[in-house]
Parts: sequence; C-alpha cells; structure tokens
Amino acid sequence: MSSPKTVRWGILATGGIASTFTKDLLCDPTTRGVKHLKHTVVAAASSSSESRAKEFLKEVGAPSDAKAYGSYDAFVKNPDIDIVYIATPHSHHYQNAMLCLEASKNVLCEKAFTVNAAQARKLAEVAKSKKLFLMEAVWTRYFPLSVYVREQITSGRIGPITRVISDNSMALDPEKSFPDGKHRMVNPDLAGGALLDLGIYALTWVFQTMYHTQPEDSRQPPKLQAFVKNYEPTGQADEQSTMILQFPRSQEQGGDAHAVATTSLRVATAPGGNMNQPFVRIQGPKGEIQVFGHAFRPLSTKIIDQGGKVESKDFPIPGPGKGSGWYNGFGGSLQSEGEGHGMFWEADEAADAIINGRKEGRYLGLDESILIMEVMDEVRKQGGLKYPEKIETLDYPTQL
Ligand SMILES: NC(=O)C1=CN([C@@H]2O[C@H](COP(=O)(O)OP(=O)(O)OC[C@H]3O[C@@H](n4cnc5c(N)ncnc54)[C@H](OP(=O)(O)O)[C@@H]3O)[C@@H](O)[C@H]2O)C=CC1
Ligand SMILES: O=C1OC[C@@H](O)[C@H](O)[C@H]1O
Repeated sequence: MSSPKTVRWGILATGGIASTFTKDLLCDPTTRGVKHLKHTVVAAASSSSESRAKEFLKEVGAPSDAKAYGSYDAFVKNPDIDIVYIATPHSHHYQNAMLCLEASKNVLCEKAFTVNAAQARKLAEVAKSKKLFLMEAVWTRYFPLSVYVREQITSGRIGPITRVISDNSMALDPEKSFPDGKHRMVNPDLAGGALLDLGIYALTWVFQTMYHTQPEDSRQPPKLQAFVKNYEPTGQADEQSTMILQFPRSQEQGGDAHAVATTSLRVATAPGGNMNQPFVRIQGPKGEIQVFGHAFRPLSTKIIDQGGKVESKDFPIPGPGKGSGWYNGFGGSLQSEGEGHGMFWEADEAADAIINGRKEGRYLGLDESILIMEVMDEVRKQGGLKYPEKIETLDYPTQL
C-alpha cells in the first residue's frame, strides 16, 4: 500500500469547537482504521490577536512550525493551507467562507452553514466556479452510526419510512447561563437561537433518513408548518421551534411521509442527563429504528421489529482522544480520556475529497445544505424571526 497523503489544515477562529475539532484532527487516523490519509495543522488565525492564535496552537498540540495569525485576511494568504476549517458564529460564516473561497482555499464550514439560503447558494456558486471543495460541517452525517442507520433504511429493513420524530433540545437555563444576552446561543447579531444551532440536528436526522436515502432523481423538498417561540430577553432569536414536515412520495414509495422536528433552549431531550430515551424514532411498517445519545453525537441504536424483537448496537467513538472528549458547546469540555469527540470522520471525508478531487461531501452535498437552509428560512418566515440586515446580507465584504 502507498504511504498516506497528508492534508494541511488552517483553522479560522480559536473558540470552543475550533479547539475540539483540531484535537480530533490530530488524533492518529489509524486508531479509526483510516490508513490512506493524515491530517496536519499548518496555521491558525484569531480575529483578536496573533498571541491568541499562538496560544491556541499550543493548547491543541499543533506542530511547532504551524503559523499563528492575528487576522483572517493575512491567514488566507498562507500558500501552505490545503483546506480551511471555519469555526466562527453562524453570523460570520458567509463572510469568512467567501474570504477563503476568494483566496482559492477549500473550505469546511461549521453549521449552520450560513444565516439564510441565499448566502448558501452564493457560496456554492463561487466554490463551483472556482472548482473548490466546500462542505457544511454537519459532523454527525459522517459517524459510522449514521452510515449504518442509512443502510438499514435503504436495505428496506423497516420498509418505506413513514414517519420520523426527532428532537435536539437542551435545558440551558438561558437567562442564568447568558445573562447579558451577548452569547452566540441567544444573540441575534450572531444569528443565535435554538433553530440554527440545535434545530439543525433535529432536521439533519429528518433529512438524512427521509430525504438522503431516496434515489437522487426522486428527492423532493418537503412542505412545512412551523411554530417559533422567541426568547424574550434578546427579542429576535428563538428559544424553541417546532417543525412539521411532509415529504411527497409516490404510492410505490409508500405514499407521503411525515416528520416532526423539535428544538429548544428551555427544555431537554434528556432531562437530568437521562440518555435512556431515543432522540430520534424512524418508523416504517416493518419496525422502528431508535437512536440514543445526543442528536449531534449519537452513540447507540435499537431496531425493534413489529414482533417486538430488539437488536441493540453500540457505536463507541475511538481515540486516542487525549485532551479531546465531549464539548457541550457553551460551557467547555467534559474530558473523557481515550475517546475522541467524533469530529475526525467529517475531517477524513473532507481530506479524502481533496486527495481525490471531489468538490462536495458525499453524505451532505451543497444542494441538500441549501435545501435545509431554505427550510430554516421558511421556519423563520412563518415564525416572524428575522435577523439584523447586516448578517442576512449577500454583500461581501461587510464589516460585522
Ligand atoms: N459541530 C459541533 O459539535 C459544534 C459546532 N459549533 C458551531 O461552531 C461555531 C462556533 O461555536 P463555538 O466554538 O461554540 O463558539 P465560541 O464562541 O466558543 O467561538 C467562536 C470563535 O469565533 C471567533 N469570532 C470571530 N468573530 C466573533 C464575534 N463577533 N463574536 C464571537 N466570536 C467571534 C472567535 O475566535 P477568534 O476571534 O479568536 O478567531 C471565537 O472564539 C458555531 O457555528 C456553532 O454552531 C459549536 C459547538 C459544537
Ligand atoms: O453543534 C452543536 O452541538 C453541540 C451543542 O451543544 C452546541 O451548542 C451546538 O453548537
């Protein structure tokens, strides 16, 4: 076998998930059976200072010659970067991704991809015209567990999917956790709220089971009915959104299918951390697939047939994850030695695409990311939730 190819990453932003992702990236790929590629980090940038970028590189254990930048503009000029991972708040993804694409860099951009679908379409257009790789970093799609669930569906194990019920909610006690309203989870200027941050995973499970598993030429956008409850202290950011979707299907496909996707910053999928209930139930005439763990970091499945027979399967996240572990997205990392966080699978997909010349992710392409943004636009429209114009804009560059 030929020696592994190394893909050189640049990390744009130095916050919580940038740190978790980069530690995962630097885990030895052979510990998850990946032998044909390796990842390295050649640069990181902080919008605040070069010293913060330096500190970040040290904290994540990057190679000592990785370069630190105090501005994103200077960073994207580094000729050694093969791909940039963007880990800023949602509000900034469009501006940051455009900066990278204009500098001819491939991009893996954190979820939610952009603030609205128009921005996502524009990024896709620029990436395609410049023949660059661009993917929304919905890491969950690349988990072996997700691959397995999709395979169970396409193999017909539970028959044509009839209904999916999916939730991603966390009881964050927002007034207490984010008292000044400036945190990205609730701040309208940073496109805060449950929908774009957490709801996207509830939708991910709906789309990866009901939409992505259909033959490409028969996939059709869903109809939507949505309800949005705004978070009073900051006004235009949702604390809870509820979506009912109908996917059109032919009679041979089992007829129209329904889904309910819910998200909240006020109540939890797993109250008190009790993970014994599924966050997603995928139902067909021959049985039901249940998934356990968090919607973003699933850990086990149960398949229950109509006779009541249960098949359980665990999907542990391999390591070594020294210093990595579970990141809760708003208050730091819960360390768990020997485990990775699970972000390396999406990084492997991006690196493999770069090595093999693919321009999109296989399990979440640009058209599907755009469609999900369209659904979230429609949720916001029905719920009367609009973000400030400066972050909804297609203008580039814009100072945020
Ligand atoms: N996949 C996953 O599991 C998770 C994904 N996420 C996603 O990652 C993104 C970042 O989240 P997270 O890391 O938790 O956020 P943090 O607030 O911890 O970090 C965001 C970073 O972005 C940079 N930044 C640039 N401009 C701003 C600004 N105006 N306000 C705040 N930060 C700014 C800062 O780094 P600097 O300026 O130093 O470059 C900052 O540290 C979001 O899109 C979120 O949805 C978050 C958590 C989990
Ligand atoms: O992507 C995410 O997954 C974990 C959550 O806690 C976090 O808020 C979110 O951004």
